Amino acid sequence: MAKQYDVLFRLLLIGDSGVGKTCLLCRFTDNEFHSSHISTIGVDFKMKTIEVDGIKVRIQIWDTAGQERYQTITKQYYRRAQGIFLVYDISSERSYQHIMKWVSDVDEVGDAASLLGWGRAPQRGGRRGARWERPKLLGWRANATRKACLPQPRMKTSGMHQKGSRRSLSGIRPMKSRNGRWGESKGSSWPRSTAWTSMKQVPAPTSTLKSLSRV
Ligand SMILES: Nc1nc2c(ncn2[C@@H]2O[C@H](COP(=O)(O)OP(=O)(O)OP(=O)(O)O)[C@@H](O)[C@H]2O)c(=O)[nH]1
Repeated sequence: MAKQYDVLFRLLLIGDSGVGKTCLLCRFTDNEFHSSHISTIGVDFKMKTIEVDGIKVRIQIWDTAGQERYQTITKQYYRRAQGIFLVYDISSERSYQHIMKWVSDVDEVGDAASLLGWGRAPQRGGRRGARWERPKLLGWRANATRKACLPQPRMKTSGMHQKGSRRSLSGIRPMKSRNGRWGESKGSSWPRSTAWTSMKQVPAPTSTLKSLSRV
């Protein structure tokens, strides 16, 4: 039987309830959007295999519940993830303010995976008139401060329409080209300190936290 994949990545989506984690995942894996909000219970996952330069990369994405009451369960998945997507809604100041809490939760696990900020943009108007709303974050804090405290790189995306979701989750592509190597083969997890770090360019979680607390 043909090998199903060569490399496996475990990624995690975290963020407040209702910021659109499940929708981003459905858009990425099934190209679907669900307008109803059915809160995730505990954790759920979906997989997608993509091919990069002839290498089959299986991406296993764990979607966690944003609700506080599930956090004992969801935190157990942080350590096993090689990358964590921190999702917030750019139209919700509250979800942005909670970034500090999410960063701190990841920091608690010690050998933290890379953090990537992922802002969900609200869609305005109909399908034809859809446009990206200017992030409201700009009104809340000085741009420079905002840049300093959010995990890098950041991407703006939406589960509602396709913009950004594939590009951001397939962002593992640059990791290979910058490192010139892939991780271990099928079934084994990737050491976080190798390729993933070349993509992250993020301040260590602790310093991210410090800069957040200065805001
Ligand atoms: N306008 C707009 N609405 C969205 C977008 N993504 C998700 N939504 C809506 O936001 C609501 C919540 O989306 P979910 O993906 O279920 O949110 P979640 O973060 O997974 O929530 P929990 O499972 O409770 O943690 C749903 O009603 C979605 O239809 C988006 O890009 N634009």
